[in-house]
Amino acid sequence: MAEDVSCLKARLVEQEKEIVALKNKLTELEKSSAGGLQLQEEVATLPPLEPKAALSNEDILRYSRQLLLPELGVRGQLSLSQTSVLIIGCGGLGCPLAQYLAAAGIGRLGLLDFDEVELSNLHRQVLHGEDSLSQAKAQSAAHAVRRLNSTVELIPYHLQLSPENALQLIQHGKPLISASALRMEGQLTVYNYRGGPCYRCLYPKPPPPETVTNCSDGGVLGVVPGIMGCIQALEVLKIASGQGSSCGQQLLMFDAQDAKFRSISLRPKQASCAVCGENPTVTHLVDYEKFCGCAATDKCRRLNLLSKDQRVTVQEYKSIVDTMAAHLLLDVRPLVEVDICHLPTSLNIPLSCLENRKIEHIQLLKKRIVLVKEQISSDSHVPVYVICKLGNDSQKAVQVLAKMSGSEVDCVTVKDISGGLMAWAQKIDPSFPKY
Ligand SMILES: Nc1ncnc2c1ncn2[C@@H]1O[C@H](COP(=O)(O)OP(=O)(O)OP(=O)(O)O)[C@@H](O)[C@H]1O
Ligand SMILES: [Zn+2]
Repeated sequence: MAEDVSCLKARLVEQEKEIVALKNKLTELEKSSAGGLQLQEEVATLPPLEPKAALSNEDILRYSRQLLLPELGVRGQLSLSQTSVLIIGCGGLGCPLAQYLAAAGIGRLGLLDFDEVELSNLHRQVLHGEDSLSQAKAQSAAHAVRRLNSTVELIPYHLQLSPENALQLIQHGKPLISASALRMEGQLTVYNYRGGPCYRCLYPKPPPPETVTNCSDGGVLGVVPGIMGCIQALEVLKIASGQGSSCGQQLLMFDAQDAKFRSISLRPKQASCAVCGENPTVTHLVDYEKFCGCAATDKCRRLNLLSKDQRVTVQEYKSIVDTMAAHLLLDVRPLVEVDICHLPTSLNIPLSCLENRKIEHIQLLKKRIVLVKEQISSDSHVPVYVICKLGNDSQKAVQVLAKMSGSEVDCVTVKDISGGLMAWAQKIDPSFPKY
């Protein structure tokens, strides 16, 4: 009897060891290939989705709460399983969108993103977690979505959507359920849908590149893209299940501050549209970056507005600080950003105040220049170095100050610090916060 007990105990210990080893192996496998989800580095040719004649018992149970909706029903559910959706960007919008489409039983989901998960993404890109930092976003998203619904076919693409691959990925004539979110506002429209306008009908010309803001410049409350991504999912599901969308010629606007939605009618499809009009002139994809004058992604958007002699590197500025050469450091970021971090000696005047020639700010600038001049007790000009987060706004500020020079403000030498505070944090002071 005693022997039996000790024998069983020994066997149990052995088997427990084996279980631990198997678990470790599984985790490793899941980590290396997201457990069989092959990350695509180029466009894959995919077979059409297999038609599904009926729902399985498991399908019926899984989707029962939505099957009960007369607007969806079995027919709608089968249509969802026949639909393939490409999600461009697994970010703040793409994460909730992918999550709800997979949960609802879309047949195939392409998840496309060229980027990797960063810590500053997690507050809004809710499919990714701390354990997926530095992983390809497409893979991390696919991994999370598969845990939710393993019956959805997932194709993660570690790619940037570009004129070279767009037509391979998306054939002509597909509806585009487009949304955006910035700060406390969101917008949504469905383009190219049931005779409605295409993107080019509404925006024949791109805006000037320097007027375009993104989340890393403007900030965003994570829940705002969350809400817009969910509405995108709603419109996709309505279109895919045959109910149809009413956003085809509508712009839905969400004001998170006032908790209000508004919808305005957009102009219809234009006969003169260069893409879908009567005499289209755009018959193949153009060089989008050239057309817009800026990159197709919002990563590392760098303006180049100044000549070389109007700019210094962070290393050059560091040696100015080290030699204690008299100068004025002007930080042109908005106050919220200065509150996050700033260099100790800087004077803060936001770019918008310089552009609008705000009198109290111009006075302040003048006063500080005089103060530095008094300290060096010389009549020579005080050089002004302008800094911002990434070195884009600071260039605009240099241009504004150059126009004021002499007449309004005594600043003859005004230079931009290339790459701004983020270059300072990266190359000069690693203890300076990045944001
Ligand atoms: N042309 C593109 N091809 C593929 N993915 C893209 C393209 N443009 C943008 N994306 C991806 O779309 C997502 C947009 O999401 P979101 O704006 O929330 O994040 P972000 O650009 O990483 O934000 P931040 O600007 O704060 O770093 C990002 O993951 C980005 O990598
Ligand atoms: Zn058009």
